[in-house]
Amino acid sequence: MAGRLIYLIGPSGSGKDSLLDAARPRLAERGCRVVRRVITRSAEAVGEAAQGVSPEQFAALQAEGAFALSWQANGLSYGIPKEIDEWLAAGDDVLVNGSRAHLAQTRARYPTSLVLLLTVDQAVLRQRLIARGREALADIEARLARNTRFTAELIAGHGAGLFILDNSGPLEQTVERLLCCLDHGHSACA
Ligand SMILES: Nc1ncnc2c1ncn2[C@@H]1O[C@H](COP(=O)(O)OP(=O)(O)O)[C@@H](O)[C@H]1O
Ligand SMILES: O=P(O)(O)OC[C@H]1O[C@H](OP(=O)(O)OP(=O)(O)O)[C@H](O)[C@@H]1O
Repeated sequence: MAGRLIYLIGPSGSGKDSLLDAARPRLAERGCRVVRRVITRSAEAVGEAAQGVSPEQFAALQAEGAFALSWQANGLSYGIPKEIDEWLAAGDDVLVNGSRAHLAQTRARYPTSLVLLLTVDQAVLRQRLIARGREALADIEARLARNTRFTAELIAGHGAGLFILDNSGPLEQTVERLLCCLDHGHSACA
């Protein structure tokens, strides 16, 4: 049986990378693979979660069909390696750190995907982005503005089949809810 594509989305700073890092061993125990993304971000700013490439390298990979999904956001290009199709065909679940703006295209290609929206209270989000210290303040403001536009639209437009995971509290609690959702379905894990 084919595996499930699990598409984790949420605002910049909502905790997608932290959640995936914290849940990684327990996801592996369940046979769920976490995709390593290809990103045009400098190698120092990516780690286990991503491979950094130059814009030219990204364009070459895209031209040779290396990506199952790809998008641009926040001045960066992101690619999801096409190996995920082999993993899914082999029956493995595959978890992707995705883009809200690319949700419709992802659903078109993977109609049975499970979509998880990570949310955080906006004031908490601002504090976390500032504390993370990865972007300049102007970039943080741009990300917060992008978030305000998106979240309401998303919930209105994709309510059914969009599972909300709130990460305003402790990360461990969100990890437990994520695993509960995968094991038992969202309604069992409020
Ligand atoms: N539940 C949480 N409680 C406190 N801080 C958190 C929590 N989740 C994430 N963070 C912190 O918030 C910042 C943004 O998280 P990150 O995982 O980089 O988000 P994203 O990948 O969605 O942009 C990081 O500094 C991270 O340590
Ligand atoms: O359409 P959006 O939902 O806004 O998403 C745009 C991109 O931003 C996030 O990536 P990235 O890891 O670069 O940013 P983050 O670490 O700040 O979340 C997310 O994973 C997408 O790749």
